[in-house]
Amino acid sequence: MLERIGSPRDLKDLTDAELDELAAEIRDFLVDNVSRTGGHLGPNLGVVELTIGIHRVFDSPHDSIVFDTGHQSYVHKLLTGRRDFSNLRRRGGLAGYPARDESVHDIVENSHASTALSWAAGIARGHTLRGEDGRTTVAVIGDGALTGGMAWEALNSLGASHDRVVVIVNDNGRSYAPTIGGLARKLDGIRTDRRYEQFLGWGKRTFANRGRFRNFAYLSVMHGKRALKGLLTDQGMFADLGIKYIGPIDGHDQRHVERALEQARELGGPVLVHVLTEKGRGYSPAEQDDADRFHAVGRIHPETGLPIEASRFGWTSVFADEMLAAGEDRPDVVALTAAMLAPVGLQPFADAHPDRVIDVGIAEQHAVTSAAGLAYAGLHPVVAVYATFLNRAFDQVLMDVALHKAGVTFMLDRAGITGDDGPSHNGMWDMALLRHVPGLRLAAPRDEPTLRQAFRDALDVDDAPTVVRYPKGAVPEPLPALRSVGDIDVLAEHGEDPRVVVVGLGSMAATAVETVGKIAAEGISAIAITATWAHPVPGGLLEAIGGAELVVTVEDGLTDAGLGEEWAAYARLAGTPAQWSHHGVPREFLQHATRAQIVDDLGLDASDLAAHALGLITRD
Ligand SMILES: Cc1ncc(C[n+]2csc(CCOP(=O)(O)OP(=O)(O)O)c2C)c(N)n1
Ligand SMILES: CC(=O)[C@@H](O)[C@H](O)COP(=O)(O)O
Ligand SMILES: [Mg+2]
Repeated sequence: MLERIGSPRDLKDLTDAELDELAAEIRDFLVDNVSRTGGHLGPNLGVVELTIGIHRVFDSPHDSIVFDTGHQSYVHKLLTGRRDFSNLRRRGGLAGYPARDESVHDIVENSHASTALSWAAGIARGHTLRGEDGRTTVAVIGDGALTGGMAWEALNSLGASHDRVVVIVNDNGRSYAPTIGGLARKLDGIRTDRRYEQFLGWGKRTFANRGRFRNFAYLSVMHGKRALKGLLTDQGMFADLGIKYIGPIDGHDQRHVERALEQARELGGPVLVHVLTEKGRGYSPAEQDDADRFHAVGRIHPETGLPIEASRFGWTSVFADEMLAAGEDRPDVVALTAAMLAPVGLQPFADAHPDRVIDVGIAEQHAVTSAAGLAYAGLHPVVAVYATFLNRAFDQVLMDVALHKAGVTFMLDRAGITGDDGPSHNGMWDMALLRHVPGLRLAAPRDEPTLRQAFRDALDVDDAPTVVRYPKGAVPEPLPALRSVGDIDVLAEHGEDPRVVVVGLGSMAATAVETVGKIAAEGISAIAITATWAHPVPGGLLEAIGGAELVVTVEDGLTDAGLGEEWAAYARLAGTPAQWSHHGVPREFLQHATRAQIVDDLGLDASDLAAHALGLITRD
């Protein structure tokens, strides 16, 4: 059946039986393919009927369809003609999120949650202002993403508009773990209050074989059901905002879904359709997974769902262990997460100290400012987020934490090039952004011992924000310092009075050591240095550089606005004569590929860096 679907139009004439067959085939396809490549298996298994329904009721790309976060768009890709998932999230293959260069049906490439309703509000207003009144804008947003503040900014605005927007809340009750907070409770109440559905069922059964009288009675009950729904299921929340509400709908009942979407389309807008789905639906290993229903998996055995590759998250585990220890020693330490308790490594701490972990939902801005409040109240908050997601909370770091000299520790996981998770997931902006925050100290540890120590040091800073950033994946072998000059660690040295100094920050420290080895092999004296606390400029830098001719910096962050630039400016002001050559990530959006491929493309490996340095040094 799937092979018959070359475009969404091919869906329109399928029979009920063919639709059920198609849904089953799509689920088999997802398990078979994503188990081989890794990806967001659980979220996509939960939106099969919903996505089919969207593409049967609406007419993409005439109608604009937007996916919030976009991790649940694999089915959309399948139904819009893309079948080759063999290289999903890998170079040359499909992106893990919508991608405009893949399809005219793809609109939002940003994988940062809670933006879809704002996109939809803008697109719909655009259609209205251009007189394109027949075009509907559809936004699919998960219950987790709906906990993000931007979503409510958009709902507030939509409530005052008359634009043709259909908001579909894909409510599976989970982000990774069950969604938290008052909104989740409200949705849960609607989701689980079966009185309305039972009454509806009674109505249908009672008037099923309708005679004339019964027909009249049935229609009066059904037309009155909106009032009943308001009475029985307390769904006024959205209607009070000026947004019509349809639901709750069984998101796995194809006909029910399509009837609701047709009703929404006819209503014009804005209207919200509340769809109840199950993350991981139809794949028992995911359905039985209490952790996160296979939200984001590596390669797995399709039969069992068991991972094929070892755990991918070494740095995270080191932080998890250190945080657990801190929880014992420091009763003032509390943790905040933005709906990613396990992925950032806070689960062990949460198990030991459940009252000292605050999950704010997908609400990083709220997390940061409430951390400033916690610090004011005498605690030491640890905000654990992926580096890229802190971008949206820059103002809160600046004006709530730093302005008030609040002792808040930020643990930035997935810092630097992450690679396969797409352009908006690379954590490449934090050092360039955060170095402008007055009073902020930033550490880029190079290995397990320096990560542990940096975290402990950070907990002792109670009058300023501290940031500890570390990459995705396995932790490298420990890189002990041969000696230290102030706060600078010398990791390798070849020859006296080095002509070349290579600075490797954080995850690039090992690269610096390898680079100076290659330079020395060409008869040029060289040393490799780093500093765990890399911002502000560490003491001892000028002494470490000495009279070198060339300083090469390499960092897992922006090249032209990163810490290498900051160190160079400091040295130049001090009058050191060295030439500086900076290497990092260019100020552009990196398309999905493996981290290794991107590092190689950017010339951030030791061979390229050594060749670059040797090209700048005059040979005797
Ligand atoms: C700003 C931001 N914070 C965190 C994340 C990480 N993240 C990706 S998906 C997800 C859970 C989304 O839950 P929901 O919106 O309910 O979608 P579902 O996976 O349940 O379909 C999270 C927290 C993100 N993408 N963006
Ligand atoms: C969509 C999203 O933002 C997360 O699911 C993210 O893709 C997880 O990344 P990791 O796999 O690195 O934990
Ligand atoms: Mg969800």
